[in-house]
Amino acid sequence: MSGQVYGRVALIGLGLIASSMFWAMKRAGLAGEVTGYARSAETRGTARRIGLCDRVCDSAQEAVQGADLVVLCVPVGAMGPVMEDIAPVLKPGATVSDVGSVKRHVIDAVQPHIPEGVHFVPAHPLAGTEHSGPESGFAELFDNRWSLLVPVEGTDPEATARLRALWEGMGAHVDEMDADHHDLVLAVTSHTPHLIAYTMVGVADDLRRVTDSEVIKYSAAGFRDFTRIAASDPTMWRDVFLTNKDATLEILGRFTEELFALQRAIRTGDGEHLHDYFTRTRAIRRGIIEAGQDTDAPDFGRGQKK
Ligand SMILES: NC(=O)c1ccc[n+]([C@@H]2O[C@H](COP(=O)([O-])OP(=O)(O)OC[C@H]3O[C@@H](n4cnc5c(N)ncnc54)[C@H](O)[C@@H]3O)[C@@H](O)[C@H]2O)c1
Ligand SMILES: O=C(O)C(=O)C[C@]1(C(=O)O)C=C[C@@H](O)C=C1
Repeated sequence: MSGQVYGRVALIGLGLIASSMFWAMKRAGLAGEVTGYARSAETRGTARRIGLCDRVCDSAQEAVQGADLVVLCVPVGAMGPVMEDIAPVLKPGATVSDVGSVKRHVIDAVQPHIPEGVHFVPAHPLAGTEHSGPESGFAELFDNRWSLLVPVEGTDPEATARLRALWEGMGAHVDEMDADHHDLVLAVTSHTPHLIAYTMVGVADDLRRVTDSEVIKYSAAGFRDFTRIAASDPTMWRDVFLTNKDATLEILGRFTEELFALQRAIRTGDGEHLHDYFTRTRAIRRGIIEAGQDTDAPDFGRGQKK
């Protein structure tokens, strides 16, 4: 419904986010032609079979030739090498963007390879699922979710405005944020929670006697949410923690302090501390719901509508 924003868009890395972008762009007619490239022949084959991208190319350089917008949709650790590979063939005046979950590292790894006359506007859609790969995407993923733009110093405002129009056309609300602030906020709201979920499921797995039977049988609510999060792509999350190290360690430090305080309250029978704490956290959940970020717990993060 939105009308064309870019003539040609190239998606590098054809997983959950790229495939959702493709279907969302098609839904609103936001791009004339979308080309795509993925590293493995198997993924490229799947993409061709399901009609993901108007044209699937056998190299990243071929995919980006003539593109007005190139979006790097690979794991954070692969952004720099991919950018280095495509830099020589980018069209003058083109915009390069990305969807990485960490911003400072991506900027440091990508920006040095951006050629003169090419714009760079990093971005991060705050939407996802535990699924990955070319068949996991869906057009509604970004509906009513935030997409954060993280323009670097000196970025052409027109290039930023055009990318904003694309994300809005794909259904997202758009805000701009500084890279370091982004990484700290996401360490609190996304990265550390994932690490905690991975840990909780790992602990349950260590107690084999339990996981073999009861945990699966009785995992109705809380633990099931943890297992969904802990099923997220290992490569993606390895890269997130390796590249957002300082912020994650800072938040983990605070987390363990609070955990020890709760542990002490349980040991000493300090019910007042526990009750006060849980009352405060309950209010946060209600605030999220009132802000329109409501969620069905088992599917948190999937195409929510206001
Ligand atoms: N999954 C989420 O919830 C989510 C949400 C927002 C942003 N992100 C970010 O989006 C990016 C992509 O995540 P995704 O969930 O779509 O992952 P995904 O695993 O579904 O897809 C990643 C794709 O990149 C390809 N790839 C990996 N290394 C490559 C390389 N060197 N060259 C070319 N292709 C390569 C993989 O084969 C795969 O096709 C990541 O940077 C991630 O941090 C993910
Ligand atoms: O719902 C999920 O599966 C997600 O974890 C999505 C989620 C998140 O933490 O909210 C994960 C990583 C991203 O960079 C953005 C979104």
